[in-house]
Amino acid sequence: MNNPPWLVVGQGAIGSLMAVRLAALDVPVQIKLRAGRETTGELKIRSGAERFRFATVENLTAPSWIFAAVKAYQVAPLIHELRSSAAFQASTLIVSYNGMLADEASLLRDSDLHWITTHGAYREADAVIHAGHGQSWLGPQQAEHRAPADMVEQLERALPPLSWINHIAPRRWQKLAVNCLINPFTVIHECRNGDILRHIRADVWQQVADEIAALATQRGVELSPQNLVQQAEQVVKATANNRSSMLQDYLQQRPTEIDYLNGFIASASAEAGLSAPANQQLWQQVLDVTGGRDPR
Ligand SMILES: NC(=O)C1=CN([C@@H]2O[C@H](COP(=O)(O)OP(=O)(O)OC[C@H]3O[C@@H](n4cnc5c(N)ncnc54)[C@H](OP(=O)(O)O)[C@@H]3O)[C@@H](O)[C@H]2O)C=CC1
Ligand SMILES: CC(C)(CO)C(=O)C(=O)O
Repeated sequence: MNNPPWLVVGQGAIGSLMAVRLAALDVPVQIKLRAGRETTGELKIRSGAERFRFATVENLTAPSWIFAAVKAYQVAPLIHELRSSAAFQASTLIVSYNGMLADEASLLRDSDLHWITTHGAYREADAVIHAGHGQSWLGPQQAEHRAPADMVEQLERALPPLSWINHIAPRRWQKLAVNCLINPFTVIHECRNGDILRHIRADVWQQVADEIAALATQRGVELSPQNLVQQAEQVVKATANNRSSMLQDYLQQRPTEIDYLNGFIASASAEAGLSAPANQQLWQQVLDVTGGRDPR
């Protein structure tokens, strides 16, 4: 039986990177654009010296392998949109976003997959730039589910290395922690990743990590706060010259994902009867700097 086509959501940085890498494998890839946007039914994306043409659609009309790398605040509207299509039931969904959503358990199906990456990409005019080579992990929302073997193999060939993990939650918490420990400081001090080390106090960083680990424990995931701080320090050094995604969003006057990073930790901790003042304060400081810009 033939595999379903890939449907990549949007023409964002990570989605475009995955779209061109999959297309280079000669597998069918369509791009889902937002409904109502003027479109010729075709989208061209340049990657280095190569040019790729994609058929575009506005809705899910046939069972597909859906790859959706979107901002955290775009996940819920996207899922509601996809759910309105009968073809969604027979489709496999991969989502990728920074942070966590309070309503993930009701929003995502147990078989939906999380893709976590340390690759970096950005769009420039009609081109996608693969700015940082990293690695990725893929795993289901609920551990007992498996992904189609061909799908995992194609993703791995498209953008290696890729590791399949049944229990993706600890990996997601680690990524969440690294983003909570780095991103808000880059906005508050308006600086590149490497420069935050000149601004932050070790005890504050430790407290942010302690609060994240305490909430993770309450959710059944054991993390060492010391390791989280060490990981964040390694990432800061490895990406010293980068502008974090949150700083870029702020500079481009786009909504940030702060509500789904330190904001998530503060809110979910409060609900669980835990206190998370360090994350609460970072959340508020970023909202103060950005003017609390609402997600579109
Ligand atoms: N870029 C990077 O290097 C990395 C990004 N990440 C994370 O991955 C996620 C995606 O990042 P990135 O690719 O940079 O984000 P982008 O904003 O570049 O891409 C998201 C794309 O999805 C589109 N989109 C969202 N919802 C829909 C919808 N319902 N229908 C059609 N299109 C839709 C957006 O359209 P529109 O512009 O119209 O909103 C946009 O084109 C974020 O959470 C980010 O923090 C993680 C690691 C690295
Ligand atoms: C790891 C880090 C901080 C790299 O810039 C990142 O993921 C981001 O900017 O969102």
